[in-house]
Amino acid sequence: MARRALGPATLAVVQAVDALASGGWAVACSGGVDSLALAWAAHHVAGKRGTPVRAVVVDHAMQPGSDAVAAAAVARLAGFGLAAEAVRVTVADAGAGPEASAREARYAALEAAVQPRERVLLGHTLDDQAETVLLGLARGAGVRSLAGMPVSRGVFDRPLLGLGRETTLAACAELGLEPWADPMNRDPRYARVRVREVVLPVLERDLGPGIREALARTATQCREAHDLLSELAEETDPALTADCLHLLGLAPGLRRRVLADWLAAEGVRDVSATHVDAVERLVTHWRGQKGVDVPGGRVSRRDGRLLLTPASGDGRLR
Ligand SMILES: Nc1ncnc2c1ncn2[C@@H]1O[C@H](COP(=O)(O)OP(=O)(O)OP(=O)(O)O)[C@@H](O)[C@H]1O
Repeated sequence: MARRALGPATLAVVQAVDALASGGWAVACSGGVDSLALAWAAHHVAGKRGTPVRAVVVDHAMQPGSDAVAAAAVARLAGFGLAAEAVRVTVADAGAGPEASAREARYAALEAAVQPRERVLLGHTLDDQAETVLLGLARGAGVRSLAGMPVSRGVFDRPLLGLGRETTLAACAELGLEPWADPMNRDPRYARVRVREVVLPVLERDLGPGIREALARTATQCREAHDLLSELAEETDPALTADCLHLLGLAPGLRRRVLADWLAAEGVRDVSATHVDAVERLVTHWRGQKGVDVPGGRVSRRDGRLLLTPASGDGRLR
């Protein structure tokens, strides 16, 4: 019996997945439109290739009934033959807010669930990338955040970064799949939701279509610039990364990257661009100032070198 031809949107998702190298895949699936379309396509492509594929649904256990949502996603995946398991995580709010904490717990659970030679596929789309770039732009956090999400990092791949959300939506419709609508995706308390529902439509209307693609291209270009800076920073002699005279001789962009890397290497977590700018002034505008507070400690300048003093008193950063 002849197989029914794939619809155009389904075909686009399948082609995006088919561009991935062969190997085992664990599709990270929320049951939402993007990862559901991705899961179907991964199941389809892996079936043709004869390679293993499964899905993992993370239950963040943050709302009552989250286990039922995860179970429904597992059932939806099983509905087209994809084996899936639900993994329940405990989200500890470390002060970065519930959204960031949930993301951190999710990535940790997915990394823990991955098997040798398996890749984890994530359903981020061009729209997610455009939103990430705009949010990074608004934060003023430099090329690192403008670089958006990488196509590939560690065990994770994002094969749908080149496709718009309308394609995953249309693919689900073509396939008769009913995605779960995450209420958080419509909650205007989240900046990402306001960017998606207010800012991007205004930009598209006033600057013309193609803004999402342009933002995604910006991400690619900034990633290249970010990678180049990283390479240059790594070439800096470790003995000189806190040497003010040496730092003064570097181009400003490279100097800030070397300083950010130095702070991270000293154990300072969550280094923001504002912290780096403040520390940089100890190098470029030295007037004997007292020092600069950073998370967990204080950076001061002594005998032409930067020095990090932990705030805890036990010699370690908290
Ligand atoms: N609860 C979850 N379990 C497993 N994977 C998840 C979960 N939540 C998100 N992911 C993965 O992270 C990707 C991005 O999720 P996010 O919620 O940021 O975006 P989204 O556009 O709403 O995605 P989706 O439509 O797939 O839910 C998803 O496509 C999926 O691969």
